[in-house]
Amino acid sequence: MIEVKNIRKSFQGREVLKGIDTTFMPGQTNLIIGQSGSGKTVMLKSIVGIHDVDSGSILFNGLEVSKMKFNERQKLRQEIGMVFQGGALFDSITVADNIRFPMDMFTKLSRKEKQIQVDRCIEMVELKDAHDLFPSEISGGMQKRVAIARAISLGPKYLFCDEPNSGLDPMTSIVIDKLIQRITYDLKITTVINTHDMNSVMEIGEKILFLHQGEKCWEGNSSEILNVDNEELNRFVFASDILKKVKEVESRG
Ligand SMILES: Nc1ncnc2c1ncn2[C@@H]1O[C@H](COP(=O)(O)OP(=O)(O)OP(=O)(O)O)[C@@H](O)[C@H]1O
Repeated sequence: MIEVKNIRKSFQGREVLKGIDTTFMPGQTNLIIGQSGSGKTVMLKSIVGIHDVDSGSILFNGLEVSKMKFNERQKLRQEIGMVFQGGALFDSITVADNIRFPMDMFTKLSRKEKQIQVDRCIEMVELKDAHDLFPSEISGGMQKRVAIARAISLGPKYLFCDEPNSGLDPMTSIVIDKLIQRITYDLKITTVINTHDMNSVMEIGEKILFLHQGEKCWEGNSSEILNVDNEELNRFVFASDILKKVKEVESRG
């Protein structure tokens, strides 16, 4: 579980996170949504410790990050898996080497043990016959699978994904969303995903936090989101005509 309590963050005197409170539970897909510039990435980076917040607190399984000792922070860092926007794979090494990389960096596992874990991760993301290929030799969807496999290679308790569907077609996006959801269930991890993709919201939005101009404007889930009396949320959700039609059909019964 991750608890976020009243976090604030400014850059050059401009506040971009304005006192956000929320809780992300394990074993479910938690989404942070909002328009471009609403503060999603800053929030994600603040939670994982890439940005220091100005005030407020962040707790991982009840332990406040700012009060952790050096070794506790190091341990937490290894419990966090990240899927970056665009994948951020190393182009000059193979798929298997990309997935092994965090183990080479952070563990003393033997070559054989690493190999077993690489195979396990490749199986979890259903990437067959790609071990020895280079990122440039596989599709965008497969590259995302590699990025996910690498993010779970250390057996994380927490998984953060920043726009995991960027650059993918709608069908592949849904496959990747479902894959992240299945991994979340199977590994019982706390997963937080930044997105502005309404398909993802409707498919896997078990907990949704809607940010607007750095503030928490609404939170709920995908079965509630089409019927909320909130002007900013509605503007975001119904930017796509298709969801307006879904709502019309629903309200006709
Ligand atoms: N390092 C930084 N220095 C200064 N301002 C920043 C920095 N990082 C983010 N910001 C500002 O904070 C605000 C929120 O940015 P953020 O990247 O969190 O938005 P976002 O909701 O993730 O947008 P997008 O969907 O386009 O990725 C923006 O106005 C951005 O310019």
